Amino acid sequence: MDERLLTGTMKINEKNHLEVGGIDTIELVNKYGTPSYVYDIEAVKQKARAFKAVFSKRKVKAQVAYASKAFSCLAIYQLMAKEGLSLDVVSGGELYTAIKAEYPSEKIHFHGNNKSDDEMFAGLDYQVGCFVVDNFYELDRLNQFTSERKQRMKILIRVTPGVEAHTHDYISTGQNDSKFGFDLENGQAKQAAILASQMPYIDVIGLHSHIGSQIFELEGFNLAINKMLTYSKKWKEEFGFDLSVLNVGGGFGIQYTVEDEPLSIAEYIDSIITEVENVTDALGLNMPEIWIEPGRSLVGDAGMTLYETGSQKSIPDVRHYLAIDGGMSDNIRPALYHAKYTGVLANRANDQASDLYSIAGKCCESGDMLIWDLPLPKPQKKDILAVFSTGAYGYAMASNYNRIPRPPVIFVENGSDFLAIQRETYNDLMRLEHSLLSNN
Ligand SMILES: Cc1ncc(COP(=O)(O)O)c(C=O)c1O
Ligand SMILES: N[C@H](CCC[C@H](N)C(=O)O)C(=O)O
Repeated sequence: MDERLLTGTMKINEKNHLEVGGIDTIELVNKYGTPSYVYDIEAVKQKARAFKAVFSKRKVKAQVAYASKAFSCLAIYQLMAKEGLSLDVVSGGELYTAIKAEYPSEKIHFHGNNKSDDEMFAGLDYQVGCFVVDNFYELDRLNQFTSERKQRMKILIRVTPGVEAHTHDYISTGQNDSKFGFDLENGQAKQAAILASQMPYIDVIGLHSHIGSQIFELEGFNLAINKMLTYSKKWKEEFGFDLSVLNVGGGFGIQYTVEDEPLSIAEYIDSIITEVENVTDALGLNMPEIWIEPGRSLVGDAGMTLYETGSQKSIPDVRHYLAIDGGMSDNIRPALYHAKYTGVLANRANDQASDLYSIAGKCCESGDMLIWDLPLPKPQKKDILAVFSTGAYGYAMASNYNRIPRPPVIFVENGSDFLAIQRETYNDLMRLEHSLLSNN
């Protein structure tokens, strides 16, 4: 197999099996079954530390917040808390999970473009570190609720900086025509900043932008930084706006296939720091704290999915289909974004490929194809296919389409495995249902 796909602690062992976290993936399959998500915890920790290390080396005050929409559960929150990261939550559910995980409340940043009253109350009750305010409706209610409670709350104003990241349309958020945030160019962001500065219990600490996801270029971040700092300078002169925090969001790209060539964590962050330093210098502004929100780049390539292979269909002169025991229910990304993945037979990792196989999911949907034209050795009965880089937006976006229970999530590290989330059962699927038959 292509060695470039062996990231983190992955290796091929003497049995020709794929190993991760010091454990043979075939042993994991024997213990937990398939499909299963497996996370290389050492790799996650190294990434968390790599982000923090750049800021400390450059002596820049910072917060690295895990964008937990990428993969949210108690254990990953507890791991991130232990690594000293902050946490970005976007819903009552993510906040509730964070509370149950005993995440330090002041490190939680509460996002969301349509927070309900109850969600806002939960954020206020738990005294989260800040609200990232997205729109006037939220700002107005936050003013009302904080005033009624006489409770102070810090906010960042989320702006759309008018920057289009070179990524899939559905994962591009910083352009002007976006459902997120206040527009900088048409004056709405300024209006929000003025209004918020007059609210008695609201402390505006800075600006936030997130330009998109799976970004490989630095240009978009630089443009967003420039815009936000330039407007901050104008607002400072016009109405005394004080920018202590500049949050540039997440979006740092990762390797899904060998065609992806992301920058290193250090390259992304070094460039962001340099741009903020240069522009603040040029504008005569104080250096703000820099906050970032990586999701995918913390957990994406640290995760893989193990499937068992099943039926095959060969159409002469067209293609071979090889089906696995999961699909779009555990990984919607190929169907939703045409996302590309790659994989290897974990039980015969270094066997020579003999042909191309297109990996079909088991859902009742023609679009349920995980990988097109994957070079593989001739599949045998019940081979194990490992699909790489499924750690972000895999479990998080999983569904029960076709009543397929969600797979378990297993953390592996230093030869030990830990069941972070157990496999759903058919009964779990019916837990919230009521039967029409009285004796049922
Ligand atoms: C506001 C915000 N911050 C951070 C992220 C994380 O993005 P990524 O996982 O690409 O780092 C997202 C997108 O998911 C987002 O919308
Ligand atoms: N919230 C992110 C996109 C998440 C994309 C994610 N769902 C994926 O699977 O790539 C954004 O607005 O940039």
